[in-house]
Amino acid sequence: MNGVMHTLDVHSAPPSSILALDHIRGVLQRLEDTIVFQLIERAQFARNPRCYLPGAFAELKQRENWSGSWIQWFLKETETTHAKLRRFEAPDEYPFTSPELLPKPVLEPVTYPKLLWPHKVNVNDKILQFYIDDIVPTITRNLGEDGDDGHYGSSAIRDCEVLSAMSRRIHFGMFVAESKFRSEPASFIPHIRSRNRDELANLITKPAVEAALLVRLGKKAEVYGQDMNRPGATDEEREKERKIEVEAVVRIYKNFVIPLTRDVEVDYLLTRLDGVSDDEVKTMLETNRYPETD
Ligand SMILES: C=C(O[C@@H]1C=C(C(=O)O)C=C[C@H]1O)C(=O)O
Repeated sequence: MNGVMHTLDVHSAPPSSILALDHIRGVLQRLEDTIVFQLIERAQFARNPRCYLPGAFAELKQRENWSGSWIQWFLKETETTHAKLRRFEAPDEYPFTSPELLPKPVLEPVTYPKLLWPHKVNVNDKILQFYIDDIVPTITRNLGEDGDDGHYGSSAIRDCEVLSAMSRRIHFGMFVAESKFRSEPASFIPHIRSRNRDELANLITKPAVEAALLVRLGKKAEVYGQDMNRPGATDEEREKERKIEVEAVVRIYKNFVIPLTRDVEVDYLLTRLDGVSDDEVKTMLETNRYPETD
């Protein structure tokens, strides 16, 4: 069964098919499933506010010389291992940890096709802050300011899963932007040159796609979030055992995931002509075609 991959099939498909907008949107749709399921997994634990406060665990300072928060330490530890496996060489993977704290891969570099233009876009700081300030309080039960369930490892593992999936989804906006740029470069070039964020945002925004996404996402949250393990339960009983609120999931996408994805698209487009020769730009302007290389 060849369901839509939720990773980039960069090793066996040419850039032109990888960057086909339908293919990219298919990956985004599959990431909806991952994100909803990972949010449900995190929601089974208490808020555990200490995990997000820098310095809240004295042991981290004493034994790890780490003065940041538990979650940032756990992200560093996790991403350290993943960096050794070349995870962050992939064009669709961006670390939360500062690159200077991450080791080099232990394996030889992977040769990826030239899909994205060189860029420095990374919005994980915004993702982490919103996750701590808004998402965790929304999806977890509050056991009071100091109340927690003590499951610091289990909840941190789920935090990492949600954050990684959300980061992949939002940074995938760069593949969307590259695809849109290649399909009509002449539309984008004047606004990239004039640094016009609003006009670039107007070009990349597709309200119908967003509206359909939110309806689809609500249905997924409705089904995935209900308690299916109560045969014979009434709808009312199932609702009492709901694992995650549908409107919470929809709101997270509507108010954060989609807007930040759009911002990432614009951030990426603003650097898209860096290093492109005047002749190449002139040709793209005249032909409105991107010089496909594969
Ligand atoms: C991702 C795209 O670009 C924009 C962002 C979207 C999103 O974050 O879901 C959806 C449509 C567009 O407004 C796209 O066109 O598919």
